[in-house]
Amino acid sequence: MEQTKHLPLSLYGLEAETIAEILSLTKNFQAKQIFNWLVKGVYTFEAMTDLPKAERERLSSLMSSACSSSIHTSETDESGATKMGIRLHDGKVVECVLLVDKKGRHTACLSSQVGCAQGCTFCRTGTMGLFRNLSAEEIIEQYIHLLSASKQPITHIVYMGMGEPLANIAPVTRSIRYFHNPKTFNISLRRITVSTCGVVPGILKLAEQKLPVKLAVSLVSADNRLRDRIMPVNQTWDIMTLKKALLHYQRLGGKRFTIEYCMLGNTNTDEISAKKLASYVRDLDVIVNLIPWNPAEELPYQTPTEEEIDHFTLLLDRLHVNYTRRRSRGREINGACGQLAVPINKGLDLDYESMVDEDDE
Ligand SMILES: C[S@@+](CC[C@H](N)C(=O)[O-])C[C@H]1O[C@@H](n2cnc3c(N)ncnc32)[C@H](O)[C@@H]1O
Ligand code: SF4
Repeated sequence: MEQTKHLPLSLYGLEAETIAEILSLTKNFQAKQIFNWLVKGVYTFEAMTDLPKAERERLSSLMSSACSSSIHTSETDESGATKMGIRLHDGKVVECVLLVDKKGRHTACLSSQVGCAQGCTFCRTGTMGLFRNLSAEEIIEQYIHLLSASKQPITHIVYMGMGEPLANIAPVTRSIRYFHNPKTFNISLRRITVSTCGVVPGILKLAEQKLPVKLAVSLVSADNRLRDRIMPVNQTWDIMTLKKALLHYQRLGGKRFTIEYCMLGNTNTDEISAKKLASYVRDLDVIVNLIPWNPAEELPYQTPTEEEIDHFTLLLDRLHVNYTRRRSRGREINGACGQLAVPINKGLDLDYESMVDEDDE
């Protein structure tokens, strides 16, 4: 085998010039050819048929694949939602989901960490604890694997998989810049959503980066005492500290964002909760996204009944709250929101859902 420079685990996330240098390519246009294959989802050198055979063989002997991960499991349900378990180079598995809706939007829901340190008590991923952060390459590769299964181009990206994206902000923003790059996927920043449980320094950092992606903030309760109990992040950055950061974010970027409100049966759907929510969002330019809790049998919550949801939305109507009600997709393949936890990592079950708002373009 040829003696080489230090090779990375993945070529994803790299510019053609860097690829040329890493692979000691003598012809610069070959780096461009490799780059073009990579963004088409082709990552074995043998399949890069416009490279000379001898070069393909040389490259295969250097790196078995340009991709550090592989598809471990893949399931598709009747709605066309595909959930994949992606095996990382160290054997850990993360999940990502491709969701297809009636408007033809193909949304990739990506993970940013293996597990999550935030410990929200209603979220299955939160029960896993944090195993590790994902690199930008590992985030991009989830998209590539989903693209390989998709018959259509992917139009939207949401960072709503496993983990807290703003607790792993550098790789997350690197991956966003890659997806947005006109030479790769040219995905508009308005079609990329970063969801956070309320990591305030991350929100402020994102605001500074002038990367006008959509922000989704998982509030779940506008009551400090309840939020302290169900979302430990609130003990560090309470709802008023969070609100100040959101106002700052809004002042700098001027973008409307969403407040995610996971509806927990008999917990945050009463009149007082509605009033607190209404008062919290009054001076924010925001849409509240209502998500009925997706069940995870080991967690001590229940999905609200249809009557409970209707009653809560009626209260919000009366209080003039701007909201949408999200429909869960992907439940049949355990692909709904907050139900992700990978058995291979810790003996748990998986799950997911659609994350694109009904009113999104
Ligand atoms: C899994 S989190 C990942 C992104 C980020 N960590 C966050 O909390 O926003 C994505 C969304 O799922 C919601 N969620 C978590 N567990 C849920 C469940 N069991 N049912 C419905 N939504 C859930 C969260 O409130 C959040 O809005
Ligand atoms: S809701 Fe988000 S922040 Fe909370 S535990 Fe789940 S993944 Fe982590």
